[in-house]
Order: sequence, then C-alpha cells, then structure tokens
Amino acid sequence: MSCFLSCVRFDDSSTDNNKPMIKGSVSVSGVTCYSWDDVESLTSNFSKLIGSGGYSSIYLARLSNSNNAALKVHVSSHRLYQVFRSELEILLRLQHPHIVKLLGYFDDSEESGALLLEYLPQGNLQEKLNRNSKQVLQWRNRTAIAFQVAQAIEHIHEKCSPQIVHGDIKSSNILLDKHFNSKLCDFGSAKVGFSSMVQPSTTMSPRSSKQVMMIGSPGYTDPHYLRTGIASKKMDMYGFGVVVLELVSGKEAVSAERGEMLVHTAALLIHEILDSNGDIAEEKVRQFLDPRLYKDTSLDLEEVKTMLCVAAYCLRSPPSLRPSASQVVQKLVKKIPSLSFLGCGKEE
Ligand SMILES: Nc1ncnc2c1ncn2[C@@H]1O[C@H](COP(=O)(O)OP(=O)(O)OP(=O)(O)O)[C@@H](O)[C@H]1O
Repeated sequence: MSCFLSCVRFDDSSTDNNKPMIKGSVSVSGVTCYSWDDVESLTSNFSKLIGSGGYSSIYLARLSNSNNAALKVHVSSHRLYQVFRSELEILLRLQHPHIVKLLGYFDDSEESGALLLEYLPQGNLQEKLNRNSKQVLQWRNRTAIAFQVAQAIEHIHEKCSPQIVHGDIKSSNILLDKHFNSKLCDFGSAKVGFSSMVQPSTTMSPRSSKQVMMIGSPGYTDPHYLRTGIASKKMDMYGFGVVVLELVSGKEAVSAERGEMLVHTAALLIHEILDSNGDIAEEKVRQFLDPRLYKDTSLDLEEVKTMLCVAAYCLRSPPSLRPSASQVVQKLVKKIPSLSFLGCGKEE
C-alpha cells in the first residue's frame, strides 16, 4: 500500500447529480420517455442486433436527428423488470464523460423496459482486446482507457450522492467510442448506498428456490465477495485490477481454451510486484506483455510497470488493502504524465 500512499492526495469533493425520476413525461433534461411504437420505429423493428448480455439484447436505433443510439431491451419478467428499473434510476442520476449516457427509455410499469443509450461504435473492450480483432489497441489507448475507467469508478464511488457500487466491472462493460475513449456501462448489478451488504436474493422459480443470485462475472469476481456476499467499493477495484491485467497482457479474464483465470496466471508476477513495490525485472514485464505491443512505438516499459503495479494493488486481499479509485487516478496521472492531458475525459 505504501506505493500508493506515497503518491496520492485524497479528494473528498462531492457533487450531487440527483435528477428527478421522470414518469409519463415526454422529455425532461434531455431524457425522453418513449412508447413501444416509438421503440419499434427507432430500431426499425429490431432489425440490427449489436450486442447481448445475460439479461438483455441491444439493438441499433436511429434518432430523428439521424444520430445512432443503442436500445437495451431487458428480458420481460417481473424479476428482471426490477433490474431494468434499478439501472434506469441509476443512469438518470449519472452524468460523466466516461459513463454511457442515457438518452431515453420505455417502461410499461409491470415487466418490460428498455433503455436508449448513446451508441459506442467501437463496441466493447473485451472484443477489441481479442486476438481475432483486426485492429490492435495501441499502448497509449490502453493507458487512457484504464485512466478513464478509474475516473468513472471514482465518480460513482466518491463524487455522486448517494454513492454507487457498480458490481460488475469487466472489459465487456467498457464501451469504446470512435477515438477509443471509454465509457462504463451496464449498471444492472449496481448497488446504491455505502458499502452495501447484499442479501443474496432467491430466484422466483420454486424449483431453484435455494439458488442465490450473486453479482459479478467469472474471472472478475472478488473472492472476498464470493465468501461473504458483502458488495463494497473494493469489489469494483478488484474487477478494475483484472481489466488492467487484460489491457497489459491482451489475455481474457478467463481463457476460452483452457478455462484458466488471468488472476491465477498472473499470481506469481503479482506477488513479486507487491514484494518489490513494483521494482521488477523488465524481462518479466515483457513475458507478461501482449506480444502485439512489441512493435508499438507508444510503448513505455516504465508505464507497463505502473499499470501492473496498479493491478497488483487492486487485487490485494483483504479488500481494505486495495486502493480507492481516486488513489488509482492520482497514481496513473503521476506515473504516466501524458494522461494528464486527457483531463477528466474530454467529450468528443
Ligand atoms: N451503448 C452501446 N453502444 C454499443 N454497444 C453496446 C451499448 N450497450 C451495450 N452494447 C453491447 O452490448 C453488450 C451487452 O451490454 P450490457 O452489458 O449492457 O448487457 P447486459 O444484459 O447487462 O449484460 P451482462 O450479461 O454483462 O449483465 C456490450 O458488451 C456491448 O457489446
């Protein structure tokens, strides 16, 4: 932890971005309430699927001003309607350059809902880091993405009221715009309130009534949360640590071929980093580095060490030893000075 404490300043400033919940209105503060007919027409009858998740399908939508948008349609069910409502209410509060922007929504008040979101044309970070991706994400983009995601987490953890735990930080929940600026999405697992204790809820099905619903995704879930069911800001920092390992190595959080977790593959290196306070041999750094970056002229091995150091501290146990998001932001700015030019993520 000393490596963090020596270079951070705490920022306790908070802004209240509460916005009133809209019900039945057409458009308030730029967020529009749509009818189902509107939704069908915006998506040309759901003609283009651009993504899917555990609880939803995402379609390309075209706004009246010809701009593209993304429509996230939640699976119809009473339980998932609560997930939709929770995500809607959280997104209505949030306004940050690195958090996906809510443009509108549809709500039947019973079991169906849809969110109209700004469209991020480069898709998600997991796809971009995939070995089969045509384009190799450059090192300077990777450091900027880590920085911007840390800023988004800092915002929900420390700068909005009430504070929010995202609960599912992973590379497929990080979307990229045309300049590879990142935006955090998917607040369906988020918990509002400080260090919330999550009482695992049972599913609606009587057959599976003993099944508990945990939040998080394989390869990213904080082992402390798995043991205790306590969702806290530090579980987001754990997920962030895994994302940073993905950015450095270009590997998936869970290997598709061998099912191996990246945190396990990197365990030895992480221990060495923590033991040496980040002072590790360049050769070891190179061994872990995404080989597609070897020829990247923007690559700087000292910056790679900084990123690995951030990841290592975010993955520490117990969670109290992990840095806060603002400590990570400060550390990245201090050690990767080019990031300070990004400011707090300029809008396009
Ligand atoms: N605004 C957007 N612009 C472009 N693509 C998007 C947008 N929102 C979502 N997607 C795509 O759809 C995928 C799934 O979105 P999202 O994570 O919000 O769904 P989910 O059902 O909550 O998924 P999960 O299973 O992670 O809970 C994203 O990884 C991304 O590829």
